[in-house]
Amino acid sequence: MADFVGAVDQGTTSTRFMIFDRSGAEVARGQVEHRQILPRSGWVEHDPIELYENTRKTMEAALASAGLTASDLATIGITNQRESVVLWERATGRPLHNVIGWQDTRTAELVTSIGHAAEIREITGLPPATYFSATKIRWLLDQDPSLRVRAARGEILAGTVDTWLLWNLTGGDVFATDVTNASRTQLMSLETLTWDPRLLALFGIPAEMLPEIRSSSAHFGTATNGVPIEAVIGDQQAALFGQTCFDPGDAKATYGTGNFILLNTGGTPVRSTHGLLTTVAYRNGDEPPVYALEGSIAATGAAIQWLRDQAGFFDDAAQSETLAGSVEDSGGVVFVPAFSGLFAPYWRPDARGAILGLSRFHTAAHITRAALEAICYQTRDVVDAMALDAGTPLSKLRVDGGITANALCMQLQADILGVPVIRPAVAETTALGAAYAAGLTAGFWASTDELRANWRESRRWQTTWPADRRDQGHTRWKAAVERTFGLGDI
Ligand SMILES: Nc1ncnc2c1ncn2[C@@H]1O[C@H](COP(=O)(O)OP(=O)(O)O)[C@@H](O)[C@H]1O
Ligand SMILES: O=P(O)(O)OC[C@H](O)CO
Repeated sequence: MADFVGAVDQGTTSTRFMIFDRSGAEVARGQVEHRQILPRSGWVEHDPIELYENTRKTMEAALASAGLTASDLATIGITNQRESVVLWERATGRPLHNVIGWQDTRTAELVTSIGHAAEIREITGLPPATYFSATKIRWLLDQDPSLRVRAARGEILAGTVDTWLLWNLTGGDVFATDVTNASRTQLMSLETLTWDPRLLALFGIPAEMLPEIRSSSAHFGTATNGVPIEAVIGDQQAALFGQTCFDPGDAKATYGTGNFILLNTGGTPVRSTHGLLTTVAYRNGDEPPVYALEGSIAATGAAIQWLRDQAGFFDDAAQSETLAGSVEDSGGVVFVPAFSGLFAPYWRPDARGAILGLSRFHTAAHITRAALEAICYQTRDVVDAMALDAGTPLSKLRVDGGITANALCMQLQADILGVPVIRPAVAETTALGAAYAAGLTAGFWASTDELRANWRESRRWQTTWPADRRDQGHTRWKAAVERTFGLGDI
């Protein structure tokens, strides 16, 4: 068997291809950012062709940088930004529209008019929100009445980004998704793990346009370069897998464009009463599915990106650390980056971003520090909700993702949470999780126990703030959050 496993990680801001060895260590990577297409306030799109081309390019770049060829890969897994939707023609493979991204809020009115909140939540574990795929597909179908007719004939296909990449990587051979991605469409029943006819009728989406749902670790087909594709798993679930959170009670937080905190709840879907989502964590082959509670935060790194691209405070996200570190604190400034409304635990589509508490004294450094604090306070909101749902507080938090390179932010996180924050040796746990899931199918790794043995701690941040400072900061944060409600135009 070949010595390496590859993973496509198609994220919100960039696409990576990563190659790992048997110990789970990174051997090579290719990475490229793609365009954020922002045609109107609240709309977020990506070019599907660009995403596929970047997938191929980064795969070739990673293989070349390691002096390897496709035949050195035993298998590959695909992991992806979830919920975002593509429609394309079966006959030509031509996309009909840009990808509508998970952060896109254009369907706010549709969400309200469709209603049936309790039923949707009961079947899917998700509250009605613009975040999920169902209303995005509905919106696309509503643009042209002939599309629904063609979709019902199976001529127009709808998929999340995994399905789009799988279709293209296999030369149009495989039209499938996995349970984790399907669980974020708001069209799949959490219990039966199939498309739910009541929801399809409610959202007006023909079943004929949707892919087959498979386990996350499963045979998905063969890429045109000859490598088997043996896992498809949504990026946040992949990070849980890569962090080897295989036992109920294990949790991780991934820091990227948004933050996503997942808690493994074992074989039973646990219903949240504190604003969290119930979702499928993963399913290995024919084993029963494993479920998770999830706190999804729409904008964390997005605030750093906004300071970089829109406000022009710095040229590179990493410089946020030096700038924020040049002041002792935020000087009372609070930045609530509610660009797409607020997700967990608030679910307020009517919220919009605000920077509060400014005087002439404040500088770019204070605002940047407030942006880092916002990442940490939003995470605390979710961790608090999780403790209430699970009945026990977390004793530590395993972290990963782009922002964990920012040591100041991770120190603030330990201070604001009051528990240690621990980063593993491989911070790219999303790609690693997809590689692990594929490697299990291929028999490259024998069991989840073998994967667990690969996990290594690289750095730990301990709390330095006294509890009253932490709580006062959090109270001020929550007061600022309330001020952002109703600022959106819906
Ligand atoms: N050193 C850093 N400090 C603060 N934010 C960062 C840093 N590096 C990256 N980011 C932010 O993290 C996000 C990218 O992280 P990544 O894990 O690649 O995200 P995604 O998977 O969402 O594309 C961007 O929003 C960027 O602004
Ligand atoms: O691509 P990321 O890392 O920003 O993750 C996006 C999430 O999957 C959205 O639910």
